Amino acid sequence: MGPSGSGKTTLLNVLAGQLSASSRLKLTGHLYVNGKPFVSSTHKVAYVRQEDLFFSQLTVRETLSLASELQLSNSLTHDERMQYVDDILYRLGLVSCADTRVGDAKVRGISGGEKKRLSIACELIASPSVIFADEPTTGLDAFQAERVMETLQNLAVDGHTVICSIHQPRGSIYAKFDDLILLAEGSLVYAGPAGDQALTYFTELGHPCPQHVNPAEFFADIISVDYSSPDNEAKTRARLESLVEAFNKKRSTESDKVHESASKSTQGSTRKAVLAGRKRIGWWKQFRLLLRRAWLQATRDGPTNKVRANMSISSAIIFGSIFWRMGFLQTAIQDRMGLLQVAAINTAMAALTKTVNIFPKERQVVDRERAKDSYALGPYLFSKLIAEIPVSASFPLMFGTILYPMAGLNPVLNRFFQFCGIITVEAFAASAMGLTVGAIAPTTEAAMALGPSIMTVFIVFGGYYVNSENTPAVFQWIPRVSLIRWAFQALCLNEFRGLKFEHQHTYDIETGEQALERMSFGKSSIKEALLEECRILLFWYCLSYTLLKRNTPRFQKLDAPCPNTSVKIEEMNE
Ligand SMILES: Nc1ncnc2c1ncn2[C@@H]1O[C@H](COP(=O)(O)OP(=O)(O)OP(=O)(O)O)[C@@H](O)[C@H]1O
Repeated sequence: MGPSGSGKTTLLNVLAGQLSASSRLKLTGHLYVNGKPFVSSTHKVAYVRQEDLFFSQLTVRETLSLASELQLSNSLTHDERMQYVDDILYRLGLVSCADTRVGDAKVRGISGGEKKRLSIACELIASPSVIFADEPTTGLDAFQAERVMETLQNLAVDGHTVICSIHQPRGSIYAKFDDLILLAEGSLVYAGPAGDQALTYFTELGHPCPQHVNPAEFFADIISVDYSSPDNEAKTRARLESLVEAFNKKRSTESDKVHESASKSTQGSTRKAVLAGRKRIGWWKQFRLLLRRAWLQATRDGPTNKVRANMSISSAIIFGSIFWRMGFLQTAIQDRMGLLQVAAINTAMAALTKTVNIFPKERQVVDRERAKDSYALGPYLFSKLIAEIPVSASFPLMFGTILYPMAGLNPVLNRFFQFCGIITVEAFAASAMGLTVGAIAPTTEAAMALGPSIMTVFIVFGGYYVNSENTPAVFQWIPRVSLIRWAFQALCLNEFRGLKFEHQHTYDIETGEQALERMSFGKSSIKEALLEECRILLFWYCLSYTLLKRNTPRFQKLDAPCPNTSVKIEEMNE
């Protein structure tokens, strides 16, 4: 327990081995469990983080079932696994919402407290001996907070060791703790039994807790620094320093005794170990499970799909009305090219914004799961690609089906199908680019700023505004990698080949081939342009894979300390 910024999360991260690795960081110390050195293969550790992150379209039961399939040993049968999931649902009081979707900001799902208990349930699947929970009550109302803490207390009674950080709990929650560590500005103020013994300790130091005051509030008051005035700051800081000093003195005299009693308290757990040697399941099974999840997530996301469908239909109607039934006059040549460019831009932008809007959030969940070694990156990306094909293809198809007849594009049926095929491949390429942006950008906001900026460059070199033959040598690589350019080129070839235009002057364009010649597209073919588009798609996918692989969450190693030091974190100057 301690005020905000006192180092609670950092301490939990260190103890749980979850401190993000950095070359500027050096972590030294010894980690003991019941007086014996911590061995990761013997002691299973779970970590419930502050933010609850899930796939929003899955129900509580589906979320837990998937976690159990990915994490439980292969020796369990399907029925045993489901029984185990039911057991956890029951223990965590999630039975009533088992078939409710988790939900998100767009669609209301389970409550905040239920989300927190689901986070705990997901961690409990692996049957950990130690459960760390970082501020599990933050953001919850009093009732929900009480229920979450009750759940954690039951787990402790069940034989799990629960270590949890908390800001300033109400009295009934404080009463649930057996032991207490008080932290202030990264220093220990107290570590020992909670309850009366903690109060007695502070009374002996001249800080008695007034009657009828919540001990947690009392502790928060005496260990906080008051910055309201220089005088108050000096006074409260001096008090804190004297408390830290007093505890250091007590600790140095008692450290041997504590160590001894910790060794004695090593008891057999009442909990049945469900995991008999955890081994990651095979590639195909991971793929199958993740494919199902990706499919459910993509198809059930009604609000997003509705918005995308509305956008596709309305933009097709708007462009179709602007370019209504283009004829075969000379002026219609420019109109056709303009429309094809607009169609290429619109398709790419719709696919890109959808991906960059969703992927950074999804990446956080995936990073956590990968940190637990639940699955490999390959099956995840591949399953995502396959599951999203039908949903993602339907929007460019909607767009094309409405726009094509409205605008009076090339009236050969085969050309219509090719038009839809080209914009669908382009949408996938833009989506793959969105994955790369989402893999680089730390937040959705950053991805939303970065993605369209890169796309703007590809639009400028998209074949319509700058003729590829007039492109300065230094920029000539850009049209070659622009997904807009290849889509536009393929669309133009599909549209203009075989068309005849009305002409009056000798300098007028008579055939579609002549129009293509002016765009410098005359010598190429649709096949070649589509092949280039597929290469770009593959490039963005491979780049996303490489970036995600490189950014695999890594945690700081705990090194042996120099003699006479406890756990210590040093931020090294560059
Ligand atoms: N022992 C320490 N000594 C010095 N600095 C520390 C120590 N522990 C943590 N810090 C630094 O203090 C800052 C706050 O730490 P942390 O986020 O762990 O606090 P917190 O108590 O969890 O805060 P909150 O309640 O707001 O989540 C971080 O920048 C962290 O690097």
